[in-house]
Amino acid sequence: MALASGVRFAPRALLRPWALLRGTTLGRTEPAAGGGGDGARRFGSQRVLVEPDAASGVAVMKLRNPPVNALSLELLTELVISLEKLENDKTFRGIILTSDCPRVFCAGLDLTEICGRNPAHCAEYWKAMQELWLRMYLSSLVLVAAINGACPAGGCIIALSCDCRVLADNPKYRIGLNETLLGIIAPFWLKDTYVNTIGHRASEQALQLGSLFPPAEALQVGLVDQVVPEDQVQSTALSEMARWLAVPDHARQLTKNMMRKATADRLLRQRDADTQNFVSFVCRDSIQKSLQAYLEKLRQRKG
Ligand SMILES: CCCCCCCCCCCC/C=C/CC(=O)SCCNC(=O)CCNC(=O)[C@H](O)C(C)(C)COP(=O)(O)OP(=O)(O)OC[C@H]1O[C@@H](n2cnc3c(N)ncnc32)[C@H](O)[C@@H]1OP(=O)(O)O
Repeated sequence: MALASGVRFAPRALLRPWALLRGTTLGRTEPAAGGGGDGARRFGSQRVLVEPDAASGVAVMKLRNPPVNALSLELLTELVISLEKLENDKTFRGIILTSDCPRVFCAGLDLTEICGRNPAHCAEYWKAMQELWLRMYLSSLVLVAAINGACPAGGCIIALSCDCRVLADNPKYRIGLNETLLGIIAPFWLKDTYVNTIGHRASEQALQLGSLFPPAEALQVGLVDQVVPEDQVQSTALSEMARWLAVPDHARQLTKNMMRKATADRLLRQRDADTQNFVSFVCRDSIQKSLQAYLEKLRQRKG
């Protein structure tokens, strides 16, 4: 998205996301329940529901990839497209990101995308993950995460890519990077995002231990900005949004860029190497076995 200064803010898509979406409903608009004018029309896709409010310049973007909003290739792609659509529409200045699935904000990477898949698929998947992170982290819009459910691993990264996080006060809604407990390693740009948010020492501990923080601890360590009763998450996210939108866009955007560009540039400089590392790591027999065992444990835990 172009800034007033001419600086290009978010990187252009290196993916060709449209190809994935043939036959889906992306781009369709429909009236919101009880809505009337343009400002109340929904748009979105199968897995991302967008409720735009033109009057306030704020859109609510809901993840709806049941049961747990795992970041499938399709969900990643649809998120990038919905974000780009809002960024290109000058009506919008902010997005509230939340979940349409009960009790889960986002379960992180869809492990079925990297378990038992060939290297080419894993590479395509990881590039889509990089793309979403880059776009969210550098978005010129204000992004507020209204975290209304569990938020592990990749879910936490989605939330940390936002400017502000409001978490529902429910002990089951834990947030953090638990990769080590799955026998995998957070790549450097996830680690950098963590460090930028909670500092080096806290990240060092939390990353090695694979800590998932319940709400009070997440607030204390600085992973989230507010913890509120579940029925107040949306209204609090809107109040936070108002606070951020009270600042002139150009000053806020340039400041955001100043704070985040070096971290994003680090990935941009070594995107291919990062993809190769990811693919060779997750395709190892030992890692595939760990992932399979973990998925099996998740499936058996049910009921
Ligand atoms: C030395 C060289 C180094 C080089 C380094 C290179 C880099 C290496 C890179 C490694 C990758 C790093 C990045 C990783 C980030 C991730 O995101 S990994 C994913 C981690 N996610 C999790 O651990 C969450 C797992 N899920 C849960 O804990 C729970 O499901 C939940 C708390 C989110 C929700 O609980 P509940 O409501 O009780 O639902 P469940 O019954 O558990 O699940 C329902 C259903 O969903 C399936 N499922 C859950 N999570 C996932 C997932 N992440 N992926 C795919 N599927 C998932 C679960 O199996 C159930 O399925 P069935 O209905 O039984 O079929």
